[in-house]
Amino acid sequence: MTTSAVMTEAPILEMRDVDMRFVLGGLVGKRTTLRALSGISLKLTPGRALALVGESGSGKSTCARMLARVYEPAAGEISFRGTDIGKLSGKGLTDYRAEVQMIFQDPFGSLNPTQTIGYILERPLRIHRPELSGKEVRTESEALLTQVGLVPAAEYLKRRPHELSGGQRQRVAIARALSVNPTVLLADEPTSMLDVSVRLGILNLLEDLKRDKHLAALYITHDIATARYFAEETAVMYAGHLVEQGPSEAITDHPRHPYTQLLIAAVPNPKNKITGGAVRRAADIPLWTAESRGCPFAPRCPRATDICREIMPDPTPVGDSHMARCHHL
Ligand SMILES: Nc1ncnc2c1ncn2[C@@H]1O[C@H](COP(=O)(O)OP(=O)(O)OP(=O)(O)O)[C@@H](O)[C@H]1O
Repeated sequence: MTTSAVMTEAPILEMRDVDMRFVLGGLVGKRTTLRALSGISLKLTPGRALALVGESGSGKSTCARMLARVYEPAAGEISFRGTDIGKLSGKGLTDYRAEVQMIFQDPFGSLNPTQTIGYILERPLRIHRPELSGKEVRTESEALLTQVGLVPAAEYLKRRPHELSGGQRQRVAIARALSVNPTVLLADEPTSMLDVSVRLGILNLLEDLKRDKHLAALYITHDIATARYFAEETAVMYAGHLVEQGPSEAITDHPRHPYTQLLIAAVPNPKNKITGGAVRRAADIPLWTAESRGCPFAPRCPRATDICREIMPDPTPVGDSHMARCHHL
């Protein structure tokens, strides 16, 4: 596919200017409204992946949950094939929940330990594809396991999650997500709880599925290096704000926002003796409340001046389909 063809393909799932708030405290403590997301706009396009990168607490999982319609936006709109998902109900909502599938970081927590892999895969098939006979359900379950690299599939159908390795369990979770023929995958740190040695295998599998099934994928990660490997586009989040977004190569080769530069500097590099020291604990991320103003990164930013503490800059184009929000680009 040519670049221009990729650029013109319509997004299937889109967030426009979405805000999300959580009320914290109450009873004895003071109530505070946390602005978990501020004006987030994201587009997911068939056959392409968008990586959402940032430290713990930056709002990545909240974005995924909003796309899965777990939470309603406080402002803005989320649309699927042009329809506001907030307006879906009945069959429309059931279909949406099948089309947009989530994969979680803990493959053990997301699989019922008392059920066999066969049962885990058969259940969604029976619910969402009632036309299949018992034999067809079994054939389909085996095909799903083969697709995710668990062969011989018939062997795996009999096993339970605790009899599998972490990587194999994540493959089962991916097979279950595929069983209902989704068009969108929301993968929330799908490799972070796995051994380093099997992470690449899972990313390769997701890459194959994205390409072969023309899936639109959201890939949530702390690790900006793997973002480039799997996702065509990267969006960087800090305290509920998007601070930089663009082609993954441009973001990693020429990061423009000081926060993105910090994340890149923290990527372990075998050539350097000191690695991964630049990013401090997530506790450094400010709680963004109704009273907060300016750029949330200002307290940590080496370039910050007075204006940064007062005004959050609008997105500024810094390259082809590449934007950053900083007063000092
Ligand atoms: N249900 C909730 N109630 C109150 N606050 C919440 C809730 N869910 C998330 N938050 C807060 O919203 C902010 C964003 O959280 P979120 O889990 O989206 O971040 P994240 O970037 O996904 O972090 P992690 O990588 O640790 O999962 C955090 O300050 C978190 O404490």
